[in-house]
Amino acid sequence: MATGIKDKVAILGMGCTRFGERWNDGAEDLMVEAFQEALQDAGIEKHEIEAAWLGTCFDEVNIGKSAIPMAQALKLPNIPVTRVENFCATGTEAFRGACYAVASGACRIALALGVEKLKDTGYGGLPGFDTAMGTLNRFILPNFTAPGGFALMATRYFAKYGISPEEGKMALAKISTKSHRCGALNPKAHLRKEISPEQVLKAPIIAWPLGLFDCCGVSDGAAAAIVTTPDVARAFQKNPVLVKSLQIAATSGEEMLTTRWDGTYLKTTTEAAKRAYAEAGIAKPREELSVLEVHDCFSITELVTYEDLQISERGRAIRDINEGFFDLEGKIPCQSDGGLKCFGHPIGASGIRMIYEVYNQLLHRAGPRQIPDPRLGLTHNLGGIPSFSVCSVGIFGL
Ligand SMILES: CC(=O)SCCNC(=O)CCNC(=O)[C@H](O)C(C)(C)COP(=O)(O)OP(=O)(O)OC[C@H]1O[C@@H](n2cnc3c(N)ncnc32)[C@H](O)[C@@H]1OP(=O)(O)O
Repeated sequence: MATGIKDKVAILGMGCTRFGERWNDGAEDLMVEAFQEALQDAGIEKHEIEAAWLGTCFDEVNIGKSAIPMAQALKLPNIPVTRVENFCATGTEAFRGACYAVASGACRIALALGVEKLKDTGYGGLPGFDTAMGTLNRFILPNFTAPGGFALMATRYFAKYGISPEEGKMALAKISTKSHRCGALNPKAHLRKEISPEQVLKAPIIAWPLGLFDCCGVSDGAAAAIVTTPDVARAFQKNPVLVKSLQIAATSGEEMLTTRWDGTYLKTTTEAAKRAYAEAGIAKPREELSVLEVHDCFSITELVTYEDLQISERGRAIRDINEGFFDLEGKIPCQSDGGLKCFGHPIGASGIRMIYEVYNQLLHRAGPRQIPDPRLGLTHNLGGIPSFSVCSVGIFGL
């Protein structure tokens, strides 16, 4: 029976660029910026890194099919470099490669870096994915848009649980308001203004019931992590952040082929979470977790994820939202850095950006966003469309 990677890998250092419209910076500039911060944070020399993973999704526009541009940009000394891509779980996938290498004993110190220059792709929610997503969207789902797909999730959720449009839209507005409040406190976020639920409700509709403020932005960014064994890490810090679990689940496709799936949950998230909790030894996530960074590409995605992660009971997430359970001062703050809502979603970077926030929270380095005494943090990514997805869950603690 597999024993998993719990407590076999520690985070030695992390870095994250400011996310936003970085028109004047190339992908290489963003990689160097995130890497330099991580290297400085780790307190090691570059030549101590023995292997590196690069996560990036739209290779055609950004940096090509290999990890060679990263090796060149960071001037890595002929070590193995590997490029990975796994939809929105791309950053986490790169991090997983580095962690598995350390956990297996194949290397002592490894680097994971995620980057995306999304603005350069011309990518946007409304016109569909046809500028960058290739054959699937151009020929098989030509009229599909991400906001449209997730809007259906919202209408199905409202219908299933008997929620009026007013009640449902107000709950979603509160999710975005909460995230914008945190993003406004974060100098690395892209969209840094506080908003009110009323502004969310009055904003232009993107795909009903989702309006402008229910959507994540479109941004450029990069984030990096240097990982090692707990023993090596303890030579640098007394209480390093340890990886408790990393799980990824890909769809079997059954949701696309059956009428039994009602669109109000994601089996890939529930499966990845189930395995992650088992690997980390978590029995009661609602009681044991201290902070969450979930894949809030749209406000409804965040709501459904509360339930898929077994934090909120099925059909009861709105009650938790109304009680402030996920607010910065709540029982389990969610998106304390502002989330995809305020960072946008430069695909390769997002997963590691989430880990960066949990890492800083656990080390009490989150400044005005710091939550008191965090013990365990969870990150979650959802790639693809609701019926065709890959989801990752990571758990981190001291
Ligand atoms: C599984 C998945 O992860 S799927 C997710 C994939 N990602 C997406 O689909 C991205 C979704 N978001 C979008 O496509 C875009 O942000 C949209 C369509 C919602 C808005 O785009 P546009 O209308 O082109 O906005 P544009 O870039 O022109 O900005 C207009 C204003 O709105 C603001 N803005 C743009 N997007 C957002 C947003 N999501 N939230 C808040 N404000 C926004 C801009 O800052 C700008 O403000 P300003 O006038 O004060 O400068």
